[in-house]
Amino acid sequence: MQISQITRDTLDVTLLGKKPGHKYDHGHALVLSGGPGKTGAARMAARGALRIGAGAVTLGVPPAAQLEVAVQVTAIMLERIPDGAALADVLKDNRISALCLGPALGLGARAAGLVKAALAAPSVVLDADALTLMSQDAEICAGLHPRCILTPHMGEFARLAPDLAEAAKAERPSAKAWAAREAAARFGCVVLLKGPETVIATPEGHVRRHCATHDRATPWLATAGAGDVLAGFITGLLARGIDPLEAASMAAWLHAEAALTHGPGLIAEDLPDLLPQVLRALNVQAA
Ligand SMILES: NC(=O)C1=CN([C@@H]2O[C@H](COP(=O)(O)OP(=O)(O)OC[C@H]3O[C@@H](n4cnc5c(N)ncnc54)[C@H](OP(=O)(O)O)[C@@H]3O)[C@@H](O)[C@H]2O)[C@@H](O)CC1
Ligand SMILES: Nc1ncnc2c1ncn2[C@@H]1O[C@H](COP(=O)(O)OP(=O)(O)O)[C@@H](O)[C@H]1O
Repeated sequence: MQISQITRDTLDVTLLGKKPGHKYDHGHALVLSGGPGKTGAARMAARGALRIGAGAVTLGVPPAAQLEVAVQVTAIMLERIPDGAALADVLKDNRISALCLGPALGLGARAAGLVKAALAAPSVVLDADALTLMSQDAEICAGLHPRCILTPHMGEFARLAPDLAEAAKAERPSAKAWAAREAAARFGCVVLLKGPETVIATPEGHVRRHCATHDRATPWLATAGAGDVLAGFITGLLARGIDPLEAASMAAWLHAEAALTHGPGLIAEDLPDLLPQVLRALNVQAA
């Protein structure tokens, strides 16, 4: 199995530069929020999507959480999305170019309806609770497509594919990469399997690896919500029209780079606001 390492040298920095155009030319990302008291994860993901350059980002909230979210966002827009039918309606707006759902979404009927409706979006990041729901419902698995990206941590991966999670733990080189590749083939979409070693695989069998180890070690990324921000970074890049493998790879590198730039003491909500510094250091220019 061939595995490409994701490094500074493999990043196509030109993809991060913006061409002339208006905000919708840079994509509109939609991030779905959970209910009252559970909105922080989606708000962090949405901020990540906006900072990485999506032209517009909207948080889809259940009506009961609208006030809680409204008082905590400014550039991010808000839309009431009570259920799957409402999401299907919102997705008729073909300017919405990517959707993220799962962070603190919940596991009830609303969340299950949203996950099913979400698969109609052009590009979809399924994280956290969306993955747990997927592991319980074959209908969701059947609706996955190549512009979906699953972003499990090992706990979520064990629910999605217990056999592959077991194999990933084997004491052989590239066991985790092999498991991600099998999962991508099984589900017919991109799989980004998280951890200090993050592996990304496509249904066609491409495998990439980012190692946050040695000189890129960032153990302080093991902090609640860091994965929610990563999901937002990927969503923002997808919204901008970048292809799923490239979006996942760039997001993984930028996420670790932001953590390295900050150092110890990092909390998840710092990550989006570290991006301007990281992009400046990469010398990202207007395209
Ligand atoms: N600020 C917010 O609003 C935040 C909200 N959040 C939201 O909280 C919800 C619950 O999400 P969650 O990830 O904490 O819990 P869950 O899905 O039950 O899995 C956890 C279990 O899996 C296992 N496990 C194995 N390997 C693992 C690994 N590498 N990383 C992590 N776990 C690993 C481990 O079992 P163990 O290894 O301990 O036996 C562990 O007990 C979800 O909606 C999420 O979006 C969070 O994003 C945080 C910020
Ligand atoms: N020890 C570590 N070193 C480097 N990166 C880590 C480490 N632990 C976790 N990460 C990264 O931090 C993020 C954690 O995501 P996740 O487990 O989904 O947490 P949460 O659900 O709290 O957001 C992932 O991107 C993962 O790759």
